[in-house]
Amino acid sequence: MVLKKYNINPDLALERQKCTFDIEEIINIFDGGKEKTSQRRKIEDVVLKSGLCHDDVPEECMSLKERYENAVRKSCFFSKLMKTELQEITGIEDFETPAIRRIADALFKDISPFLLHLGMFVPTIIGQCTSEQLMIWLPKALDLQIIGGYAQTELGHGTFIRGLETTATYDADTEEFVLHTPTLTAHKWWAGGLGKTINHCIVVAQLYTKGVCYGTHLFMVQIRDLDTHMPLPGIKVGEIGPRMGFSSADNGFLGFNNFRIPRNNMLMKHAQVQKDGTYVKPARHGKLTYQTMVFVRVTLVNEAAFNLSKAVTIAVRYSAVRRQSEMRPNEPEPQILDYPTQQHKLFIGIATAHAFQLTANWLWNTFKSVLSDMKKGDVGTLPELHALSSCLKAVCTSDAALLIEQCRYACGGHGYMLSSNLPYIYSFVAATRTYEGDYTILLLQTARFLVKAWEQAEAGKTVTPTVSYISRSLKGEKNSWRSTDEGIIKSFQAVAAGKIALCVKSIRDRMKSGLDYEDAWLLTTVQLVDAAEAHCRSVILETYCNEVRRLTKSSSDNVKIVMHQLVTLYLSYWTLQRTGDLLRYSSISEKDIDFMQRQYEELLQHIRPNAVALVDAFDLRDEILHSSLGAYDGRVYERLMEQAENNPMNAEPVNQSFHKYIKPLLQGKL
Ligand SMILES: CCCCC/C=C\C/C=C\C/C=C\C/C=C\C/C=C\CC/C=C/C(=O)SCCNC(=O)CCNC(=O)[C@H](O)C(C)(C)COP(=O)(O)OP(=O)(O)OC[C@H]1O[C@@H](n2cnc3c(N)ncnc32)[C@H](O)[C@@H]1OP(=O)(O)O
Ligand SMILES: Cc1cc2nc3c(=O)[nH]c(=O)nc-3n(C[C@H](O)[C@H](O)[C@H](O)COP(=O)(O)OP(=O)(O)OC[C@H]3O[C@@H](n4cnc5c(N)ncnc54)[C@H](O)[C@@H]3O)c2cc1C
Repeated sequence: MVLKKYNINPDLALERQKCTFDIEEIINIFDGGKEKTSQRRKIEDVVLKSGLCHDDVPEECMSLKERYENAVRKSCFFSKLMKTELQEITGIEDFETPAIRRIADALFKDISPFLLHLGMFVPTIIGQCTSEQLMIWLPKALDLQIIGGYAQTELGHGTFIRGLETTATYDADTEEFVLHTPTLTAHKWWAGGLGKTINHCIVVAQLYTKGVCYGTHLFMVQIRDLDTHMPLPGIKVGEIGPRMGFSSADNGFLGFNNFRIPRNNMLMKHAQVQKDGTYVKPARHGKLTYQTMVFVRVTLVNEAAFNLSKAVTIAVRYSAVRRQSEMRPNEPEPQILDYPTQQHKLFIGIATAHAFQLTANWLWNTFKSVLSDMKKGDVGTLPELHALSSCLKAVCTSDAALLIEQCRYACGGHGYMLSSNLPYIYSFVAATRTYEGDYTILLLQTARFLVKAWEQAEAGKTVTPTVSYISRSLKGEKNSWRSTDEGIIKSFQAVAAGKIALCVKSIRDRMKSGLDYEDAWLLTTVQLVDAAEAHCRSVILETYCNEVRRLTKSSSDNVKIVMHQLVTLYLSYWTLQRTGDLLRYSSISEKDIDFMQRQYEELLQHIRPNAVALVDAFDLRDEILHSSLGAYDGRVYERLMEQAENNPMNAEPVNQSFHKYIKPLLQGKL
């Protein structure tokens, strides 16, 4: 749709006049500097001017098939644009993924069927191929001569990778692997793009050679003919059916009937099968084939931040425009943003988007540093990265989904309209809580790391920095509550340490009573998930505070003030959410809690005048927001009416069903 131009709604115009800080300064902080902001905007200009974002009919009014076909059309032209004009026109050679990722949302209200190609297929080639394999597949994949996906999950197993049933059996006579789907539950299920779009696929299968199973490994498999796009003989492939979101992502199923691929199609950077079938196991770490999942978990923290920033922009702008009820008799109806309960729903969304974005950047740098260690042969930092990426993916996607839904509640009935975009944003983020490792499963992975760290610290060994609070706790350091940033972080670390200690005790007590380790662990998993979540909270709180302090060192005072108000709001919010834990594991008193409650309510008032400016500082163009409620001009009612009038249902004054059914019913002739 072409966005109509309106004058700015007067309420929004007034809000912007109240702003106390330079919006551009905050935009630059989150982009990583002025240069990066201007580079991102250049990319956005090129894509928006290309006309690719235009749809004749709103996406939500298309059939599923039309939506898919429209998404394929746009993905192809967008890919061409990325390869050619974007580079030529902007002169930018190094396309930073965040900028491309952001502007991709201007094209797709739902998901591109090419997402997994860029998000998992290419990263797996980079992370899992030998240099020879890389030379074969990477240029083709980057040039989109082949389009791929990542098929790991099966109908019967997603979480438990070791339980996957697809087999890849090596035949030394022909130097081939035979891929086979032995049962119904062994069919690959869910892979994005697999249903109709891709011609290649990374397949995760149990490797058999010389009669021995060596566990899951990765294979490059061509599944469709490059010319006709027909499934190759021995391949059964299709779309899995309508789902809550991801409507245009063509998630698919895949089965193999003794399908043969060359030996060289096993991705052999870490483990190899030699020509005679001899298996050479990975030299350094048993879980290196899981690396793409770690990469995606890291990027999903960024997704949580980005999507939350979209939702909260929509809800705050709408709340500044919407007037409802009265505060005192006969007074004009206030903007709903003036209600403290509305501020309570929304300002935590702004602060959380900041917290997650800065945590995502920090995690990305940690990921890059672990990769660089691994290149030098050192895998020592991988367990901590796995523990961190697991809990941050779990907690950030889960919190973001809750807060996005809260933004929808904050928009009342209009938030329920697809044209608000809130339902789309929610269904996308809700899926991120499940895919790439379910919430509970990932927290249990972190818990495993925490229990080990506890045992190491108990044995007097040094532990990694993110769990150094465990050593302090074991030394008997008692927590004394202070309502400063550092004080609150220390108390949250004391909560995490207290919960880990109880888990360890629980496991040990259960073992003393005769249970084996597995049962003792299993019966403690409710507490273990809770302890991992507490650990994660302390990591987010600490990272957010540290990063704001670091990044605003040379900022203007007004930016420092407003950024720090959000940090304090975030710390107060979580203190009040976790009073039970803090009363149990720290020295916080009822008086301290009263103080925090008052501080929190005062902060809502302080932030109120800057609320619209703060969401403007996410710098999200209307074309990216796709929202009748959240456009920059605040012309909510005009847009809602426009959308209603353009609804294909209104193209004819009387629907044919009247003549077919209603009229005969009215006349008793049905
Ligand atoms: C043209 C248009 C384009 C538009 C787009 C534009 C731009 C796009 C650019 C970017 C895209 C941006 C963002 C999004 C990107 C992509 C995402 C999009 C869609 C994704 C769709 C979803 C995909 C999927 O879901 S793929 C499938 C994922 N599946 C899972 O995650 C399964 C979860 N299960 C597991 O991970 C594991 O099984 C387990 C639960 C962790 C357990 O594994 P297991 O083998 O049983 O191990 P254990 O015995 O428990 O543990 C043994 C030992 O290993 C350690 N361990 C486990 N995992 C790891 C690991 N990953 N790394 C390191 N170590 C690991 C474990 O801790 C234990 O260690 P210990 O023995 O020392 O304790
Ligand atoms: C939109 C979407 C896109 C996807 N895209 C892809 C893709 O491109 N490629 C791909 O390979 N996969 C993909 N997936 C699959 C996804 O990775 C899995 O669905 C996910 O990992 C969860 O696994 P599962 O479905 O087997 O859930 P299950 O493991 O069956 O989980 C069901 C419930 O059981 C619980 N549970 C399971 N095991 C345990 C345990 N050990 N302890 C305690 N509780 C447990 C879980 O916490 C959960 O509550 C996608 C999924 C979705 C929704």
